[in-house]
Amino acid sequence: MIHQTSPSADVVVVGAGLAGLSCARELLRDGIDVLVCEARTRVGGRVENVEVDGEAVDLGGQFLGPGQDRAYALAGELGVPVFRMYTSGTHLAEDLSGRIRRFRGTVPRLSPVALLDFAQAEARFEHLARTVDTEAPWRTRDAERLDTQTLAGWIRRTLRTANGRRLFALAARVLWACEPSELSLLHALFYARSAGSLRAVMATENGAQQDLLVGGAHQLAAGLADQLGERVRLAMPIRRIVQQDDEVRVVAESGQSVRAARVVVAIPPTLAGRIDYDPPLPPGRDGLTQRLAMGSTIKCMIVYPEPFWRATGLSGHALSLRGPLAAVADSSPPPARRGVLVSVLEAGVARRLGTNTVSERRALVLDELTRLFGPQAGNPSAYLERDWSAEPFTRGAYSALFPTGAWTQYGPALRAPVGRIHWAGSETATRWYGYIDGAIRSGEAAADAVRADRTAPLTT
Ligand SMILES: Cc1cc2nc3c(=O)[nH]c(=O)nc-3n(C[C@H](O)[C@H](O)[C@H](O)COP(=O)(O)OP(=O)(O)OC[C@H]3O[C@@H](n4cnc5c(N)ncnc54)[C@H](O)[C@@H]3O)c2cc1C
Repeated sequence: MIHQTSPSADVVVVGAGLAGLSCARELLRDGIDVLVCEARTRVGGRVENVEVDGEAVDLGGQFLGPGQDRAYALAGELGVPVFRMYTSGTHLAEDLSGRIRRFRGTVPRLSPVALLDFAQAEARFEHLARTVDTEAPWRTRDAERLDTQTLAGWIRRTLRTANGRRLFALAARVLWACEPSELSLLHALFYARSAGSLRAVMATENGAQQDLLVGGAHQLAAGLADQLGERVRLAMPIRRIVQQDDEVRVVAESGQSVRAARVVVAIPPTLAGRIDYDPPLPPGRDGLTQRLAMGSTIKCMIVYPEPFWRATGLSGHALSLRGPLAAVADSSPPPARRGVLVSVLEAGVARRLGTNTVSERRALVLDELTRLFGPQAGNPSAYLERDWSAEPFTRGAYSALFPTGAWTQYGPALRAPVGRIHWAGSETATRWYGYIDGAIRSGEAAADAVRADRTAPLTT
């Protein structure tokens, strides 16, 4: 049922994540009448803060690093200061047998042979990544060959030692929240190249995990939403998009519809694929959204009265081959009154281990932290988690994963407008794909594309 009174806007943006909000803000700055329809009762999508004793804890995206210029610029503009993640002291590495060793730097101490193996594979990966055309990965030299193999197959063929392989696979699990077998090698290379290099995405210092936002990353979304004011409509999931000769109609679950000259769909591809389009989307676009599943992340934030690990010279950072947590880091806000450890549990791993409830997962996480950091780790003042796979308006995290064949068969449909419909979202970014920065860039790029689209005047 369509409501009798259909409001109109020049442009409707679907999704009030950082991509949709950035896009809308750019359009508004140009005097374009814009309306943002957001499914949830909050803005921000994959950035979300909750408060614990008056302090923000990030349950979604939180880190920034060098090269993420649009994210830093937005933080600066909104007056949100950044601080460096605490990395002083030694890190911990747990091997398969549960033996824990200390190390410094990005890569734990393995046998010299395994370390050399890892370093050679990393150099080989970086070399291949430099060949990727980030604007059009399907046009990369050797794209077909790179896109027909999984990252797991490449690891198996490229690394010679069992520990080197395990470490590379661990890095992949941490970076993409999936098994290396789920990922096309071309996608892994593209992802790293879109950030500059694999080193840039893995590293803390000079890498994507270098900085945090004082008061939480959600402030970026809240600040943009403030600027847009009543142009952001919450609790308005869009279910149908109807393109007609002279306008597009965006229909919400409630039946309410909005008329516009253009629509920007700024949601993850798998969710974009759930919208009902009339006329249907071209097969290439539909095929793409059928393939791009999200990673599977349960983000865990463990809050302590103080960062007790620092007193014994530990940085709070740990890697574990034994798992189930692959990596842990210190996310304590300054000044260090409170200690916060951050980790992620792959949703598939949690299920395989039979931990289906928060209290079961809490016990699992605290058990591992106690092995790593000692008995104090078993008594947090708060345990918080967000299972992003269980969020109907995200369906997983951190970002969409391209399986083999998807880039070369369906890649051109990722950003190509379909009539009056444009696409945005971190997954459409050519720099920092899957990151906060990429989301902002994608929103700004979609605003440019809408402005440049001369197929019909913007005024409805
Ligand atoms: C646990 C986790 C950790 C992360 N860590 C980092 C990090 O440290 N650093 C970093 O840079 N990035 C990180 N990321 C990734 C980063 O948060 C995302 O890439 C970015 O926020 C995506 O923004 P977006 O606007 O593209 O999409 P989203 O944030 O997903 O926004 C899409 C919006 O659309 C809404 N929506 C969905 N369907 C509909 C519909 N049908 N109708 C209307 N609205 C709809 C959603 O509710 C949502 O608000 C992390 C993400 C997660 C989840």
